[in-house]
Amino acid sequence: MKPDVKICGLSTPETLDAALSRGASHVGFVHFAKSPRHLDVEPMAALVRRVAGRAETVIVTVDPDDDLIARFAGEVRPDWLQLHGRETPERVAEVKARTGLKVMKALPVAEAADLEAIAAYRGVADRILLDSKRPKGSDLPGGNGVSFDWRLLAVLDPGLAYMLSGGIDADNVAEALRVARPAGIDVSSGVESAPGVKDVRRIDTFFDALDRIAAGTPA
Ligand SMILES: O=C(O)c1ccccc1N[C@@H]1O[C@H](COP(=O)(O)O)[C@@H](O)[C@H]1O
Repeated sequence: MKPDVKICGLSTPETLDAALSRGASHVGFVHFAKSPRHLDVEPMAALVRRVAGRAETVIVTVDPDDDLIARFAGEVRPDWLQLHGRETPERVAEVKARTGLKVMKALPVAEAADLEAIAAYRGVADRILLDSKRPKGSDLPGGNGVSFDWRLLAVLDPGLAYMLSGGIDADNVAEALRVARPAGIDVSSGVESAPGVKDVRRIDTFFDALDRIAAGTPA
């Protein structure tokens, strides 16, 4: 089955349009001050309006407080909130109840024991996103362009429709899909020319790789 494809950390109309025209199922916008992809609420709302139903829209946020989630829900009105911090299952449920939005909960993975956290969020979050752990010295809990050992995921229940992220790009996406068999993939650094700078050519190259996989002719 064709995986969902989320292009994350978009910040310009041109790169957003490129992702949409190539068939991204989800487009993501980051609100995290330390990120080179950070967008304030108003420019984010303008990009979400531009999507106009062509894909699901996702705000990526880290341990947001109640005022911030109210602003997201009221002023941006995305389809999803992606919680990429230390939010507990109870907080995920509360964010869903307060906003009425779907919630994707990111969980960091470096070793097999990290997968034990999934059980507490399954049935609470609308989607689980498995991402790499923050590398030492990084200010970012995600968007670091590093992958983890996808073979760890072989033990997962095949019924868990999770998203996979962390260092995915045009060169390794075929292997990511083959090894991890996720329901969706989430890509940010892999379609950038520099941290925070999305690149239309790299977005095209990434979707070309997906097209070759779908046609059964990965390079
Ligand atoms: O992209 C960011 O700057 C970011 C900041 C804070 C939390 C999450 C962030 N990005 C998420 O990281 C993953 C993977 O990114 P990459 O492909 O390895 O660069 C993705 O889920 C983004 O939503």
